[in-house]
Amino acid sequence: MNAPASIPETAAEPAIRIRDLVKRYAATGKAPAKLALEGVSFDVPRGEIFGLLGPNGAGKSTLINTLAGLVLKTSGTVEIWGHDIDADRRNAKAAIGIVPQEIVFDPFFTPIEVLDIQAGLYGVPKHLRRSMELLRAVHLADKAKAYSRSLSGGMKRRLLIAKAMVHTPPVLVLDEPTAGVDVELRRQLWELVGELNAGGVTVVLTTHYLEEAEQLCDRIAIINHGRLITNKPTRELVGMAREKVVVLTLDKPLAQAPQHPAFIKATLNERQVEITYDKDRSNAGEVMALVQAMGVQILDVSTREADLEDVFVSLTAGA
Ligand SMILES: Nc1ncnc2c1ncn2[C@@H]1O[C@H](COP(=O)(O)OP(=O)(O)OP(=O)(O)O)[C@@H](O)[C@H]1O
Repeated sequence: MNAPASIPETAAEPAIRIRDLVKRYAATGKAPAKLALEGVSFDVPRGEIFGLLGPNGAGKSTLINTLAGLVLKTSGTVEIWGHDIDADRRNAKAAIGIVPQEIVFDPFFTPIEVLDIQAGLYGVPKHLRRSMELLRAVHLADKAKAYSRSLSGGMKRRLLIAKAMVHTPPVLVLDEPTAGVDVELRRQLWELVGELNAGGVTVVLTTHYLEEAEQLCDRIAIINHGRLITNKPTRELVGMAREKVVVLTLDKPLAQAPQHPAFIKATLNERQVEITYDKDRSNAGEVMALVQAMGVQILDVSTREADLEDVFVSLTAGA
């Protein structure tokens, strides 16, 4: 499946640009008002697979639904493929395909009909429709004329992806594509996402699973309580997740920095020593014992980057 020919191969402009995005849901009945997005800014680079991670209620769906035009933002700006969603809604909408979390089809239509109808809704002229090509791309060509209700859960999810692509958008957004999906099917969906991306489509997906984001995504942003906590290339983020920093205050300065194969960095500053270590290979107890063995007393201990780790813990706990 190829992106439209008009898309330049290397464009500095991001696929999606979000600035100071705020969403406040108004109070309804007994539910109080809720600030779901508190000023989020980031770019999704063109051509990448971008993962948006966050625990339940973090604001992921609010963000995706804002892109989809289903949620009206309170303030901030959003551009999709260079088109502002307020000033240039038509082009912004044409540039994005959204795969929703829930599976919704009329069970009496066949996959080919589902795609033809969707193409009609998007005003794709008949001679430009690619329904069969799309079914082949999602490995459903042999089910073109089966009733949608007879498809397995995995097939239905693949059909949803094809449905989101009928107007050949350069950006595809998947809202938790693998929630509640078994391991084998998850793998199939990952492969399909990889194939679409290799064909030139920029992919944004939300997930609770750190592992999924690690496997698939070039870049990961983490959102929690409506705020962006981090946004980094996957390799960098995974590296950071392995690092832990411990700061020890001692009764007297050390003559030399402590050494251990698991230490990434150790810096001395008068009576303080700051040690960055690989938490898969060491732990705070071992670090402290090693320092004490150098003939000093530890008066105080603190650790850094616990916030990021907390987020990781809460994410991986859900997985
Ligand atoms: N229509 C609404 N009215 C009021 N509050 C809402 C509405 N939709 C979402 N919220 C609240 O906004 C916050 C963010 O919700 P959102 O659905 O965006 O989170 P999420 O990260 O997508 O979570 P999940 O992974 O469970 O889908 C939550 O506290 C939620 O209760």
